[in-house]
Amino acid sequence: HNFLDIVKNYIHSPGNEKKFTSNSRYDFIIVGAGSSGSVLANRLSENKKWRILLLEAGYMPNFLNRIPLFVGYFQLTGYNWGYNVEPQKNACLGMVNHQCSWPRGRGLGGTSILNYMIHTRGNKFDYDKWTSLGNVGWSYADVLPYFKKSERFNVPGIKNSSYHNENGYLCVEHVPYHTKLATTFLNAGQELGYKIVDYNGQDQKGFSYIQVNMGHGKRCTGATAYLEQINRPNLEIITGARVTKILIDADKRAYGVEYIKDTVWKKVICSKEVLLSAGTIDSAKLLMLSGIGPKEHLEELNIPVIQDSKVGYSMYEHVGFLGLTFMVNQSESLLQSRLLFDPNVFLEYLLYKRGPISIPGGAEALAFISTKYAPDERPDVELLFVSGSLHSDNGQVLKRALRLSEDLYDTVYKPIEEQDAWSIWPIVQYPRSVGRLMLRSKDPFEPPKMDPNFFSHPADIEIILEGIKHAINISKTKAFQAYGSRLHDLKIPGCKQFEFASDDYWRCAIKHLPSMMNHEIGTAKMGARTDTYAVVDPQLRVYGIKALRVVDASIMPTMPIGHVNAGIYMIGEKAADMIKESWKSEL
Ligand SMILES: Cc1cc2nc3c(=O)[nH]c(=O)nc-3n(C[C@H](O)[C@H](O)[C@H](O)COP(=O)(O)OP(=O)(O)OC[C@H]3O[C@@H](n4cnc5c(N)ncnc54)[C@H](O)[C@@H]3O)c2cc1C
Repeated sequence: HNFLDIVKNYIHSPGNEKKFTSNSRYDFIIVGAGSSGSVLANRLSENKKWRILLLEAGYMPNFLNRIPLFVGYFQLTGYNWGYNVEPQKNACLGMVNHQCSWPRGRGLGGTSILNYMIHTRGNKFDYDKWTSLGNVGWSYADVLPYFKKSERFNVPGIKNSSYHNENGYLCVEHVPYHTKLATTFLNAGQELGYKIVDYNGQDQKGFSYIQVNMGHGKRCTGATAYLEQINRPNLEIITGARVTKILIDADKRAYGVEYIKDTVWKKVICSKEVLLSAGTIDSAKLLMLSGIGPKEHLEELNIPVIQDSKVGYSMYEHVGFLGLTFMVNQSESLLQSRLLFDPNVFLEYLLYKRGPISIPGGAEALAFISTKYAPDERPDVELLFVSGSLHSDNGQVLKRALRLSEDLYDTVYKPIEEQDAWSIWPIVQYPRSVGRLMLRSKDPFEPPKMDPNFFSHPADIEIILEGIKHAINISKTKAFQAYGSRLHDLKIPGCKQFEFASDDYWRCAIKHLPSMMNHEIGTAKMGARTDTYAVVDPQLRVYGIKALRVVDASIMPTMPIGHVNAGIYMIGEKAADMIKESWKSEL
């Protein structure tokens, strides 16, 4: 044992008798200062009479976190919980041990400190569907005011639209710099007959530069937006505080939580509600550790069952394909070595917060399109445009963050290091494969078991395959041919038996190199009382338990189209209003 092991054992040893200290009273306790928890803490502390406690396991990230180009690096630090999915049968075959990583942010701001900042609200039919499933109050007309309330919108040309607002906390802007390749992507879209759209406005379908959570070239997180800008004596934030259990009394009422900070165990009590915002993985885990979950599963682990509930079921993720690389004959893509050795690039960012360093890890533009499989008018594929590829950092960050196997990287990507290329990630928008999250043991320090069952439904692969075909058509436009765009055709090891670019080759390639979008949702699904899989009601109250709500991505009953974070801020804003309404006699 080295010293760290000893410290770890001391903290984590389940045999250690817990000696609890301190015990102040709050009105509300919020667990997790991520995208949703930050909103809740801000909005609830607007009421000066309430005392709010926000507990966060991680710490405040340093200033480097705000530099968009470095987004990938933070996944390799302690600001990531470092989760991996269970070994997959049909996916992640090109990753070490067939396990894709599932990064989650640990720190003030939560996963919004690791994410690519892409701000998309989803399609209006997504929310109308939530209502039709029995979630009264969640139609598009109901949620639009909260999307607007959250944002400080500053995109020239779309600013005065009735879909946007300039006075919220969360910055929404365009990246202040675009490569010529990103502009070419938009031109290619128009050449193919698509419109350039504000995908957060009237029409989602079409092409656009990404709208991002960035203010003047710097990342905005849940914490920088909602916590840093306020200073209220009635809001207490404790970092480095890891919650291990929700305290629930004999009347099935949540009255506090148990947490550990600096090896000291604490219990803290509140008079009104416990609000879980620990994210799709950790909120579900905390519910189960506290006795709320599937009866047999909890009994197997000797956890006393307080409420039998389908926690951990209905877990969905957006998956796409990482391996579509197009080589170009001009020096226009983002190559890490070129950027790192160009002092002008640094100076431009330092002085003006502009230039290539303001691009979030190469993601620049996107398109929402419908393939022949789309069952309704919602787009069923997103094409995410990246002005680089998996080799553009010479294997230093992405390869490790994504757990790419040495064999795959060395065969397909090493030979093109230092060469210019762009890529498109085609992403299936309403995935059919459904996963499940379970506890591995009753030890709160052990990561849960996450099996997303990727591609267990064959439609997901077929839709991505259609997306690949659309992406290849884009590369053949006049706009992209001006750069001599050409598909990189080194075969993925494991797919060598198939003819390159045949449908079967792509099916095999998708299974080897899926892109995780890290949009996992649904483990504490919201639904009507008649929905046996629902964990929370449309007011986000946990069925069967009093004074406990879940307010984060885990309550989403179906996947919104695009990226999920804008929807999570919306959930935080809406939940805060619902909570204020519940306690309005006190306001
Ligand atoms: C690499 C990556 C890229 C992404 N890119 C995008 C993107 O471009 N656009 C987009 O819309 N979405 C993106 N996402 C997803 C999006 O950022 C997340 O879905 C969103 O931030 C989740 O918000 P949340 O409030 O549900 O949870 P989180 O933000 O994860 O917050 C949970 C918080 O709870 C804390 N916590 C957990 N357990 C405990 C405990 N036991 N005790 C105390 N605190 C605890 C965590 O440390 C964390 O701070 C990306 C995600 C990743 C990982």
